[in-house]
Amino acid sequence: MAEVPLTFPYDEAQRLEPHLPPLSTRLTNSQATEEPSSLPFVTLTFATSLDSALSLGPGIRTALSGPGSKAMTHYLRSRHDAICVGVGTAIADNPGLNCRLAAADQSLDSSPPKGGLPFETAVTTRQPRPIVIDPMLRWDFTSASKVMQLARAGKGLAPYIITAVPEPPAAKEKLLNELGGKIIPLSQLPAESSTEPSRRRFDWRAILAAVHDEGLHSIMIEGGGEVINSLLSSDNSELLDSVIVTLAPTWLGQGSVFVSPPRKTGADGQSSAVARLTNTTWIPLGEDVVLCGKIAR
Ligand SMILES: NC(=O)C1=CN([C@@H]2O[C@H](COP(=O)(O)OP(=O)(O)OC[C@H]3O[C@@H](n4cnc5c(N)ncnc54)[C@H](OP(=O)(O)O)[C@@H]3O)[C@@H](O)[C@H]2O)C=CC1
Ligand SMILES: Nc1nc(O)c(N)c(N[C@@H]2O[C@H](COP(=O)(O)O)[C@@H](O)[C@H]2O)n1
Repeated sequence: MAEVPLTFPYDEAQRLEPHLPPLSTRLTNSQATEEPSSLPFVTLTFATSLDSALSLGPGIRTALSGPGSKAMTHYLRSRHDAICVGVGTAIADNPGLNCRLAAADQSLDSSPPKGGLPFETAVTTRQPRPIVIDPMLRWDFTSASKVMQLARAGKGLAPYIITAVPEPPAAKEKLLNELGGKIIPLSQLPAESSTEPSRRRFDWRAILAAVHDEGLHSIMIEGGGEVINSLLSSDNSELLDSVIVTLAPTWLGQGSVFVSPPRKTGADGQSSAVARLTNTTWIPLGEDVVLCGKIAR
């Protein structure tokens, strides 16, 4: 069934603005200047239940956002150069990772029209670049995957896949390249003695630097559980410029995928809160509420 076109009111978009990358950073690749050492503006954004769950289980796509907050997420997609998920999410959700806000003729930078409110926020035709973190190339995408279909139809962009596999299968690479996507090789962190080699991780700074090197100056990171928990950890939370969470009035229950970053323990062995948001804005949208803030430093 065709999806109802998503619209997001101008007034709500204005409330989000202090939590978003500056409009001037939204450049096309050809406009971007090379600053290899810089990182993109990073927004961590996801939807949770009242028990801090992202989905009913690791492989289960679960709708939490209502129509208003879903439109908000698509507005965020229109305001970032890139959109990132871990391979767990790519496999579980077969996501589109495009912006499906109803397009309008005006650009975001323009003033609201006089009269005729409610004005629905206009979007440009720019789409975010999907980035999938897939160190072992586990995502078995095909030309029928949703993100590929959207790219072929001109309704989204083909993904860039960040991987540690030195020689990706030629057929996978060809399919990606034909649609404008690519594979980006990246070195993993050295293995810790307790870590099995196949679970070696990328440093998030290296991931973000690789994204920036592609001319992508802002990125929204949507999930899933492992990605969110590692970014909220005390090792990585300084990389976050903005956090935007949709809270849905439901409990998913035990066995879900939860947002619960690793506990911070000081040198004295005392535990303290991992992270806290400051400069918060709470925006009710339908039955949900959207919480925006910055990680308190
Ligand atoms: N409610 C919401 O807003 C959202 C919900 N979700 C839900 O989340 C669930 C998926 O979460 P989860 O299973 O935790 O999977 P993730 O999407 O977080 O992907 C985890 C995998 O990504 C790779 N990865 C992540 N970070 C790194 C890193 N730093 N270095 C190297 N590899 C990395 C690893 O792959 P490997 O194992 O190959 O090493 C890891 O196992 C799904 O059910 C989905 O529906 C997802 C997004 C948003
Ligand atoms: N904002 C938000 N609310 C939910 O309820 C969700 N389940 C998600 N999931 C994220 O959105 C992706 C799906 O995107 P498409 O609609 O297919 O484009 C999914 O993969 C998660 O990243 N987000």
